[in-house]
Amino acid sequence: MAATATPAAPERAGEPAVVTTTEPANGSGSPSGTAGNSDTADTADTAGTAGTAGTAGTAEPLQRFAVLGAGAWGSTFAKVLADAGREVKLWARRTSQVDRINATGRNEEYLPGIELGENVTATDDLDEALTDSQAVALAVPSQSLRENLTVFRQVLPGAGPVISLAKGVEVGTGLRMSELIAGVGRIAPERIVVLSGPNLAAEIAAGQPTATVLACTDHAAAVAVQLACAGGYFRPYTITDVIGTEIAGTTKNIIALATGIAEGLGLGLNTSASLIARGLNEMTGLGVALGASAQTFAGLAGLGDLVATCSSPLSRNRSLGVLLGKGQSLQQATETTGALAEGVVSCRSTRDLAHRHGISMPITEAVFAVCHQHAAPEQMIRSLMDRPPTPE
Ligand SMILES: NC(=O)C1=CN([C@@H]2O[C@H](COP(=O)(O)OP(=O)(O)OC[C@H]3O[C@@H](n4cnc5c(N)ncnc54)[C@H](O)[C@@H]3O)[C@@H](O)[C@H]2O)C=CC1
Ligand SMILES: O=C(CO)COP(=O)(O)O
Repeated sequence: MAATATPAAPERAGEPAVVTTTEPANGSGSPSGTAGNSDTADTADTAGTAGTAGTAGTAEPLQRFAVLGAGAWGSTFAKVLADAGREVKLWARRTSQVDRINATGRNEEYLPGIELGENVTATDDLDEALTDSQAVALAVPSQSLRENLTVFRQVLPGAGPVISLAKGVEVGTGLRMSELIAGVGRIAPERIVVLSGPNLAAEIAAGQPTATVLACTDHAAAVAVQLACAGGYFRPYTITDVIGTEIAGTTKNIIALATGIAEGLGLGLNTSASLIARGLNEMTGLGVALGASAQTFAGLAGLGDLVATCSSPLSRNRSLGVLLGKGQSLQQATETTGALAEGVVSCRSTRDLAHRHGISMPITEAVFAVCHQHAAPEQMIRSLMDRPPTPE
């Protein structure tokens, strides 16, 4: 299905409407929103080798994309781009997986039964994936992004958007993905576009409509990606709050673990809704302390993704939480699902960030205790209900 790119209005009232792609790229996009803590990211110079967003004067949408990482989300985003009429090289580590994708047009391991589209070609050769690409999407898990970037950075193009798809904060450093991409990947912050929202891969791959946000300090770079990936079932909005978008995408996974645990304990929707609402409160508190806008948390990247992830049986975080709530150990539950649940590591890195910034995150603390301190799931509920009364 070739969908026509239809630029969406900005997510927030008050942001400029998107009417053109000919607007010049803001080569001086402030790095302050994305590169804080870059002293711990890597000592590499982020600006010197980076080039600009490469969107200046681009009348046509970006056409040639590389997607690095062929799991559920990378493959789905490749399909979204292909359905929007783009050409996509999908990079995977395993030659056997590449061969299967190219032979069948499907990635059965991660997206059973889904046709990726004629415009998607898989490769295990990074150079081949990136040759002539005008934009790159990074779709490897958050905790392996650093290791991958040390290789990717040798071949990443010197211009054009770099789209960050992973949801997480690095354990140990507390760095957001855009900070890693800037510091380790040596990409200028104004080229980094963070995509996040209520985006369960299996639903999107099946063509079910969803909205998302593209966050970038350089509005023109976000618009360029928006024009390239918008289609009949995928509606991206642009915003400039990179910090809020990334913190929301990371922390909603922790709250999804909590709602899953509650469900596993046999608790109902009052408990779940309470965790979602109070979860949103603590997500917002951390984001604002780090420099984000509270509004972002009320939008697609915050409330939108939180509701989707906490409610859907497709969510790997929620599903793992259900098994924990039923009494499985973290190891048993991880083996049972066999899937990536970023919240398990993110509750550690988020908790560290919260401690560092003096922010109270009781649900995150309680989930951390269940995942990493052998606390019983009932203890999660008790620790939250026994807290001293406070104003909302
Ligand atoms: N699946 C979903 O619905 C969505 C996922 N995300 C985020 O996208 C990121 C990727 O998730 P998925 O694609 O769903 O995970 P996945 O588990 O389906 O796929 C991960 C991919 O990365 C590869 N990989 C794993 N370790 C690697 C390493 N050390 N080096 C290179 N490649 C490695 C795997 O082989 C696989 O191809 C995560 O941060 C996730 O939170 C975001 C939105 C939706
Ligand atoms: O990020 C997601 C939906 O937006 C995917 O959530 P899970 O990782 O819990 O499956």
